[in-house]
Amino acid sequence: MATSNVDVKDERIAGIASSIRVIPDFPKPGIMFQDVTTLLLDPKAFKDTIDLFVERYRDKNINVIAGIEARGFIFGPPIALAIGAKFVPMRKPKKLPGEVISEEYSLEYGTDKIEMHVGAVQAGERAVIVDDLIATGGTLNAAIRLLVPKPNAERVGVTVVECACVIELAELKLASLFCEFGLPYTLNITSPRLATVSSYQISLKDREGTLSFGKFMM
Ligand SMILES: O=P(O)(O)OC[C@H]1O[C@H](OP(=O)(O)OP(=O)(O)O)[C@H](O)[C@@H]1O
Ligand SMILES: Nc1ncnc2[nH]cnc12
Repeated sequence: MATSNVDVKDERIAGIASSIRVIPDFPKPGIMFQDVTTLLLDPKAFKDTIDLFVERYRDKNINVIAGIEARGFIFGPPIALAIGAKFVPMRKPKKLPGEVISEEYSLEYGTDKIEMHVGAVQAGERAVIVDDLIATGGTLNAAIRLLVPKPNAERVGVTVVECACVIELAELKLASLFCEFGLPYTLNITSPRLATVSSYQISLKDREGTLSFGKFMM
């Protein structure tokens, strides 16, 4: 069951959606590439995008904005600054100089890995993960696994309050969210739409329990 506590008729959404360019067959045939560089060329659309997330996350006691390389580095930092949270980069392999933890994942067009510095987050902190786009959900899944360790792991865990993305690809159905987390959990998504500002709520009821992943349409 999807939950909504935001105004789905927000007039800013249409402007944001129309500012995103779609390029067919990039980076390979069959991919409809959602190009946010055109959103960045439109200061109102860019500001509206940041504002929507800031309005959602301010006053929610969020300590950590975790941004996923590369495009989560565009949207994450302004949100972090506006709500007074730290920004934690989740980077592609071999980019971070300190000790890292890693998680692998599959992409719509390949496989990859993301890494986070050990010590970047502290036990009990509350995090929002930011990226430009959710397609299969594999990247966000890996990001969640970086922040929420498996039972008995030696590293600290934080609460992932939500994952926030500017764009959702409707047709991919977020299949990968059903696997790999090491916990039984359910995924609740309704009416996904292309190029909407969306965020996803995750609640880990307990370590042996249910991870629910419900979408908030803005
Ligand atoms: O939901 P998923 O199927 O995991 O796909 C979504 C991810 O794919 C894109 O990044 P990409 O890996 O292309 O990296 P880039 O931003 O460095 O180009 C996008 O920015 C997301 O991070
Ligand atoms: N269709 C798409 N457009 C832009 N980024 C993506 N990442 C995965 N799929 C994508």
